[in-house]
Amino acid sequence: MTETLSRPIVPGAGPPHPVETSGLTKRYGDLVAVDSLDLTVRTGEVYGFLGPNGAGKTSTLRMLLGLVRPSAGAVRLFGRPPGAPGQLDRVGALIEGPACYPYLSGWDNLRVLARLTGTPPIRIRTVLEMVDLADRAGDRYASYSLGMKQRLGVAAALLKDPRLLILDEPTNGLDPAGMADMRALIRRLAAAGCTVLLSSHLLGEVQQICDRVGVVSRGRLVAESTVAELRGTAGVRVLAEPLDGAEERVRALLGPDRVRVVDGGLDLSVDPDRAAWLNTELVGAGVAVRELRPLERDLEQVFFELTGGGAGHVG
Ligand SMILES: Nc1ncnc2c1ncn2[C@@H]1O[C@H](COP(=O)(O)OP(=O)(O)OP(=O)(O)O)[C@@H](O)[C@H]1O
Repeated sequence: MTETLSRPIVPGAGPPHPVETSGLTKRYGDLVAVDSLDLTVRTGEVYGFLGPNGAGKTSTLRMLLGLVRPSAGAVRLFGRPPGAPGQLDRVGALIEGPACYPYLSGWDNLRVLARLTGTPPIRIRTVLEMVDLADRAGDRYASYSLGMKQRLGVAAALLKDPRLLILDEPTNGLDPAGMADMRALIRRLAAAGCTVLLSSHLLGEVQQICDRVGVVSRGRLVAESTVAELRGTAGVRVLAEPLDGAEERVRALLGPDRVRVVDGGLDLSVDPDRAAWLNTELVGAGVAVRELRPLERDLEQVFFELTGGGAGHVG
């Protein structure tokens, strides 16, 4: 979970992280869009930056890339500020959709970009294959589906063979098939060793592909952990026979408020560490225990609690 105080970015303390921010803040007039953000993205992970619309995600990513100046705080990418020499080669990004020429083919769009960035043209085929667009590379950009346009945007971001890829809402507006393609692409890139930071307001999205998530609400980081940690454990699920005998025993042990009958089993509000004790007690009461396992919290509920029920789709 987050620390309450901003910690300084200490140079030389181990290999630098792909992304590290300290006290990162952005104000637009009176509005604090990003509020003292301490964020760390580690090498090789897919990090999901999750929050409702307007939470400050795009503003944060733009500061990471040096596209807007922070009002306060610091950003380090691989230990160096965003504009430092060589940074453009290490970091690829897709922010707010790709900017392409509609009348040119996907291939030619990348050729223009490769020329501008001094990338050897041979790299174009590689990145088109990576995003699964090689077959349609000769077609006009205007004829592409939204998913294909997004994937071409990722291809453009990959031209320089970056070690860090920053994607702003990469699945926004895509249909389920387009989303699945994008998820598969991100997984492939991560497997190939690229660190990925992506923003999303879709909870279902990040939990499927991200190693860790940072949850942002009204500009503040309200949680940073793995999806499993975020979900945590909320109790114990028991399947036993006879169920009424089990229910009677656990009500006597825990109190009636901590026992609920759900779908032919019992959901108990009790620390999962007490499972062995519960098992012994139930068996001692002549109950056959078929299953006893930790009960996970509903992730949507966690997200709503963390973001104060903030607006935004959680898919
Ligand atoms: N250039 C700007 N001038 C004034 N206010 C801005 C500017 N850019 C963003 N904001 C405001 O800052 C807040 C955070 O916006 P931001 O776009 O960073 O959030 P977000 O989490 O990316 O949301 P979304 O998913 O809707 O883009 C919002 O209230 C937005 O209206």
